[in-house]
Amino acid sequence: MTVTDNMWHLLNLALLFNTEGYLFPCLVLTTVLLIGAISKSKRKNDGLSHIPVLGPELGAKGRTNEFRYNAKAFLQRGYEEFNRNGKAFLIQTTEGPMVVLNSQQSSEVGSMPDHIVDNMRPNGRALMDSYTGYLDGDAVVFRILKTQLTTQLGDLGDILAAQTDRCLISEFQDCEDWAPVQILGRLTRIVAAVSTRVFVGEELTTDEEWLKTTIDYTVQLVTCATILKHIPSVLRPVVYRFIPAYRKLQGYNNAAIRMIKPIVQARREAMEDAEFSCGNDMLQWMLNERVKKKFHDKDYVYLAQLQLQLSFAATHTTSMAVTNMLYDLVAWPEYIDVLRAEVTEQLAANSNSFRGNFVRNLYKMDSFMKESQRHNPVGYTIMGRDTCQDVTLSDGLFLPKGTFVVANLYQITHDPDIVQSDSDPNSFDGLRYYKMRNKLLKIGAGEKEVAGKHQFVSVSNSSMMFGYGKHACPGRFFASNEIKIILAKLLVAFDFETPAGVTGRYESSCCINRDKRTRISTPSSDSVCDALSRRKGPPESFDIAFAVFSNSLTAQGS
Ligand code: HEM
Repeated sequence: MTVTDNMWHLLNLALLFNTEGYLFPCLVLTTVLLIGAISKSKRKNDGLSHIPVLGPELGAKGRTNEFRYNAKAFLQRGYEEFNRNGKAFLIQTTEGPMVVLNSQQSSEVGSMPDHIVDNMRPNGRALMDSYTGYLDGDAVVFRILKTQLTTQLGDLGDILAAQTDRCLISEFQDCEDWAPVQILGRLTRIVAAVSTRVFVGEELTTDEEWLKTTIDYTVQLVTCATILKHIPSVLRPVVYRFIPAYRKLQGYNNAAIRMIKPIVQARREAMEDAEFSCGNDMLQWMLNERVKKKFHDKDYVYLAQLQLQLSFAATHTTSMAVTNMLYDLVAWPEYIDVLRAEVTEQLAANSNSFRGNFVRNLYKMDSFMKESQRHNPVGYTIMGRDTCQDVTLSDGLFLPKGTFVVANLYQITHDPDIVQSDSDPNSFDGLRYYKMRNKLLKIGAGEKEVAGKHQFVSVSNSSMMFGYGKHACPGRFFASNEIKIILAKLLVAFDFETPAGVTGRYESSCCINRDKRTRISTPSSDSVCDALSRRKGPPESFDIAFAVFSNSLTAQGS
């Protein structure tokens, strides 16, 4: 928000207070706010005058608006003018200046240790953590995600598959014959329930209140943070409590604590038994850690908050990714049979089990997923970091302490010089990464060398959809397995196409928060995000038509 915007707010406030007869306090407050706004705006631009500003002819307000309402094109212009020539550029956002880096600079920053660049503050700031209470960055959770969860994914295959079956039966029971459905909401519920199985265990997978809590928590968190950003910073400590989304957040916090408490207590009692064999879910792994460190009292409060943190990171990111993959499948239906054949073949080779190497061997699906994600990332920019000290990059770019930097993700991942594949990166080639992988194998690279390259979960300076470096998404291995199992089940059990009269690919179900400081997107709240799965067909149309393909869903086993 600019100083002029602030003044306009304050003027309105003054008039409002005046009508109530509080002119003097209002004038004092106005003066304080103006001083705060002016000094804040000056301080925030310090030390960056050596970095070129994108769109100097637009004026400060014009530039902020261009970024707010036309971000993709504006970032593309910046890429062509500066990033492609090895330079960074500056964009003014509602929350201050942001330095946009090219691929080389981003990977260098992404590899720096935490005492030099901080990834928590940008997230916390974006989500207004001091008001919303958002808890970011629990090192134990990150470690468990990277170790226990990731190493057990092969064993969890059939458990996830059975949970997916149960969800598909309940979510698509109306799809006996071709039936139009709106897919995002249903996939979000499926992802929430399947993730719940792994995050908390069986108990809450069918609990409607838990599913609503974990799904809507993210929506209200982003709504609350977005509203707060439109309120002058000095007023925020007073008004945040009156924002309806804040009250809902408090309700969800309390509900999560209430629902987790009996489960934690029952597990604690069971753990007293010497015969107790540890369950395979995040809650149990967290409890084991807490016991090791002898934490007991009110553990459930902390564990409930961690569950909300997990669902924030995992639910909508994954459900929007699967939605985009289905949008791509119906837009390029030639891939439906290719992927279905691969699933059928691999299931037959794996005795119809989803365990072990089944998921790993779905190479064509993996490639399709990565291509879909490249075209529909969680944001046009990614990897927000604050510098904690003065930093000079290897190309000489000086970033003073306190600079907010991001990677120009969409442009980097669409630059032919960086992607280096045989087909144009601006086209959709579902087998792009499959072919790149095979090419490596053909020129004699070993399986081991190829394993980490061109896969959905691989991160590199040409592939930063999950971030890069130490803080690259630790849940991506789980997300990859979960998505593959959901897609495999959908392909085997259903057929899908765009409803009659709809042409072209739906607009992305990737919600880009307008000021780009939020890497997380929110479905089902048009007031928060403006780019959410807008359909190209008539308003009453549905986004995907579904039909039962074969009767292969069984809700057996767990
Ligand atoms: C398709 C789904 C997903 C996408 C696109 C996604 C994307 C991202 C991105 C872009 C980041 C920031 C990386 C960086 O700044 O370098 C991130 C961080 C994170 N993600 Fe994911 N994510 C997904 C699924 C998940 C899942 C399923 C989980 C948990 C099981 C998870 C847990 C996390 C956590 C804990 C972080 C913070 C890591 C840190 O600060 O060190 N994500 N994710």
